[in-house]
Parts: sequence; C-alpha cells; structure tokens
Amino acid sequence: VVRRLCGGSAEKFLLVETAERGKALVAKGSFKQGDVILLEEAILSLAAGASPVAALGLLSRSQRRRLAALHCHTRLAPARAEDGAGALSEQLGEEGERLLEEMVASGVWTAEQAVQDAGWLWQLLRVWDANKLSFVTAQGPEQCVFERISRLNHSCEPNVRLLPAGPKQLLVVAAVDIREGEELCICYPERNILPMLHFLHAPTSWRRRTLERWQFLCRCVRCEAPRPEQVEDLEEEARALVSPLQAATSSEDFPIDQVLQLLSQCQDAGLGCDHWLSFWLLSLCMVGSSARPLQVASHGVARASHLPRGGDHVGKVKQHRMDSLVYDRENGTRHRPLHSSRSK
Ligand SMILES: C[S@@+](CC[C@H](N)C(=O)[O-])C[C@H]1O[C@@H](n2cnc3c(N)ncnc32)[C@H](O)[C@@H]1O
Repeated sequence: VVRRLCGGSAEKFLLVETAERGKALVAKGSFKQGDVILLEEAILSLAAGASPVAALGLLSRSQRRRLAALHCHTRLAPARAEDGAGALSEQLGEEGERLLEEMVASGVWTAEQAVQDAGWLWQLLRVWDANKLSFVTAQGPEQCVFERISRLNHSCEPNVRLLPAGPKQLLVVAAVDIREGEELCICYPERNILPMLHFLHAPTSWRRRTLERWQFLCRCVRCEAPRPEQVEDLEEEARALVSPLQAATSSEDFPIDQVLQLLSQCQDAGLGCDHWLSFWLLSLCMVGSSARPLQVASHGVARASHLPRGGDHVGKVKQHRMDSLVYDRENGTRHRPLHSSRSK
C-alpha cells in the first residue's frame, strides 16, 4: 500500500559505487514502509519477449546516450522465465553471432548500414539484456529499461518494491522502513507485487544458482556467508552430470546411478534436502527412475521432507532413505533397494 508520497523534485537517493555490486542507489534520507521513493518513465519499453533490435535502432541520439551509460555484460544472458519464448540470446546468439542478419531482417538497416552500426547496437542490446525489468500492465507483460530504476541492485532481503504506475512507468516504493545511507535493493526474480516466496525462502546456494541467469554471483548481505570447499567440489561434479542428463532420451539411458552416487556424497557431506544440490538430485531420482514421473515426483517430495540434515545419524538412515527413493521401473509403484538397482 502506498502510504505517503515523497513529493518534491529533489532525488531521494544517491548513485554510489560499491566494491561488490558495481553502482548502487542509496537512500538520502529515511523512508517509512509504503513511501514512494521515485516515479520514473522508461527509456525503452517493449512487450515481454519482443525483439529490441528494431526498437533500439529507432531511438533518438539522447536516448541512446542514456542507455549506453548503463551497466552491461560481455555476452547475452541465458533465457529466463519472463522472456517467454523469446530470449535475446536465443535470437542473436550469446555473443551476437547472428546480429548482422537480424539487423537486416528488422528492416531498419541495409546490409552496409548494419556493418557500420553493429558496434553501438551490440552494446545497447547487452545493456537492454542486463537492465530490463519485467512486469505486467493492463496491456500485458512488459519489459522496460530505466535510467535510474535499472541501477537498483538485487538483494535476497529486498527493501523496495516496483509497482506499475502507468504506460512505461514504475513506482519505487519502500517495502520496509529504510534508514538514511541504506542501499535500495529489489529482488530480481520477483515480478509485480507478489513476493516470490519460493525464491526468497530458498537456501543461499539455490538462490545464487537462480541468479546465474542474471549473469552475476549474488553478493548481497544475506548471501555473503563462506561456503565449504567440499560443497564446491560436489557442485562441480553436478555440472559434469548435465551432459549425460541432456543426452538421455528414455529412462533406460538416464544416468540414475551417477545421480544416486552424487546424492549419497551430498548426504555424507551433510547437505540436507534444503540444499539446492540434494533437492535437484532428489528430483532427478524421482523423474529418472520412473516411467511415470509426476506420480513418483509427488511421492518423492513427501519422502524428501524426511531426509536427514547430516551428522552421525546420516549413515544409519541413509540406506533406508535410498531404498525408499528408488522407484521400480518394472512394477510401476514399488520401490527397490539401491544395491539391487546398481547390481543390474
Ligand atoms: C541492473 S544492473 C544494477 C546496477 C549495476 N550495479 C550498475 O553498476 O549499474 C545489474 C548488475 O548489477 C550487479 N549486481 C546487482 N545485484 C547484485 C548483487 N546482489 N551481487 C552482485 N552483483 C550485483 C550485477 O553485475 C548485475 O549484472
């Protein structure tokens, strides 16, 4: 609820440079929960998933200058849920491999002009990709880039929220009381007013993993806790599992043994099912060891909540848990002990 409008023309925040998160917006004074900190109109606004190639080509010089000042990465980000079918990296290639042909196909450039303009356009496309904010208006899902709002960093303990205010306009509203000097942060995976509880309540490693799609390692206050080396090794092994998983075309060539082995190592390392890796492996067990994934998945999720968190008791209960996790392919509904599954 918007409690109080902080009127006046003077800005209510400062743009500062931080060591961990690049530029950031910091409160100039204190705010009460519900205060409106800023109302801003986007430099560029498009329907969610629409290609920005032509739109960027048609911007005025001053709009291009304002955009070019914003942060960007060297390559385009992988698809995110809000991109729908149309992630920019899929259209152009992560390094802009198909940029020239898309410029010509947009109808804004001839082949010769495309070669001349590709440099600045590639920068603006990366700026768009790194700064676009997604929200839903009366016209449908939109993505916009703002001169100031796009400077808001992400935090897993956000203190401001974005509310659509009109065509191409967003309000920045204090979600909690904010003290002078505090950094103003939103939660990137959260869209509109609804808090993304399954993101904010997830463990640190899971949240950081999700934010890889925004191309940064989250260094918000909540995430800045050291991680044991052993866990990093396990995460490395998990990455090696991705290729065999992607190559699997049926439950027969699904790498269930490798999944189970890594899950077992996770348990030995004391990673409970609240850790993203154990959770991911458990989900794979449910899907990969059954011809009926959904039924098994729901059964498995119920069981997963009983998984041990680690410590001495892990070894004693581990075999019992693993027995329960493996689904019998032949009999459909019965579980089979781990040793018989492996000895096959
Ligand atoms: C939309 S921009 C935000 C403003 C940006 N810091 C700047 O310098 O303009 C998003 C980028 O800010 C950085 N960033 C935002 N939140 C961060 C966080 N919690 N931890 C580390 N980097 C973060 C990342 O580089 C990210 O790609």
